[in-house]
Amino acid sequence: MAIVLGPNRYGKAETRLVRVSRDGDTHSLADFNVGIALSGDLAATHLTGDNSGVLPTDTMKNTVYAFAKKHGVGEPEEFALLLARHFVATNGQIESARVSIESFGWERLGPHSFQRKGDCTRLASVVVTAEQTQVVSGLTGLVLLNSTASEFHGFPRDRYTTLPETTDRILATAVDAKWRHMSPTADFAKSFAGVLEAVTTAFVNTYSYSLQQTLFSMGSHALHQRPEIAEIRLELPNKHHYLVDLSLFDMANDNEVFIAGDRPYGLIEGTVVRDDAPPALAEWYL
Ligand SMILES: O=c1[nH]c(=O)c2[nH]c(=O)[nH]c2[nH]1
Repeated sequence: MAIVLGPNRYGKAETRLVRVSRDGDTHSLADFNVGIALSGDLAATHLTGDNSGVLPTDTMKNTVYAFAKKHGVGEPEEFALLLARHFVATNGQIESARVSIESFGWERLGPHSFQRKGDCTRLASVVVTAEQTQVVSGLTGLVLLNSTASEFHGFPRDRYTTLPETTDRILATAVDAKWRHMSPTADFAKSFAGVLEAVTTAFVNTYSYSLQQTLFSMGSHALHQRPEIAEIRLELPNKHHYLVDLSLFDMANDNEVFIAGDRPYGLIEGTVVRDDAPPALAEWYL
């Protein structure tokens, strides 16, 4: 009996690319999840560990970022073709390259502000006791991004601090918000639409020095706009976008090519409250 190597392939899965393109002050965004799988004569590495024909998957990832800078990013099909043709043309042992791209849609909110396509989820939660009624409304999954107008610096440094100070970064978050109403009677449809609008507008219009500052701005704008709201709690993950170091390939990266980070992420949480708000029931704090 002989044991032989069956079909195989290898590559880099889930390279998260965000490419910002600028036309003056107006930015546009491509947000891709790129999967690469190469196949061909790869017997040697499987049978003996001879890697002479194994283009590192790390190189595949770097190629995605370098090509995004060099060629720009248009339709996902075109970018996929560019990459797949490159891997086949430059690696003699590779017979087939599969490049698959998920492209996430963003709607424009302003010259450099965007909202991930798709509705957020509306939440409602009420508590009734013999004496009191508390109505809490909320939303989850509202993904917002500013491709500039965000800085982060002036923070303390200790021996473990490596984060560079920045005066221009991407600020992105997935808003989780809950707010309690002053009274159990309100036009809840209008109120929800109003809070959603206020939170979004404040994110877009705040020139941000920290996500904490943006949080307070979103909460206070909601309370200013909506007198029926007593208090709002916001949970804002800081969806980090890391600038790719393209200097290794003799390319500048002027805030154009980013790795969309997944985990870990900063989590900024806070409540903003009116000073004349009625006391909350215990459930609000759970
Ligand atoms: O807006 C920010 N707030 C932070 O607290 C923080 N911490 C960090 O590493 N980056 C950021 N960004």
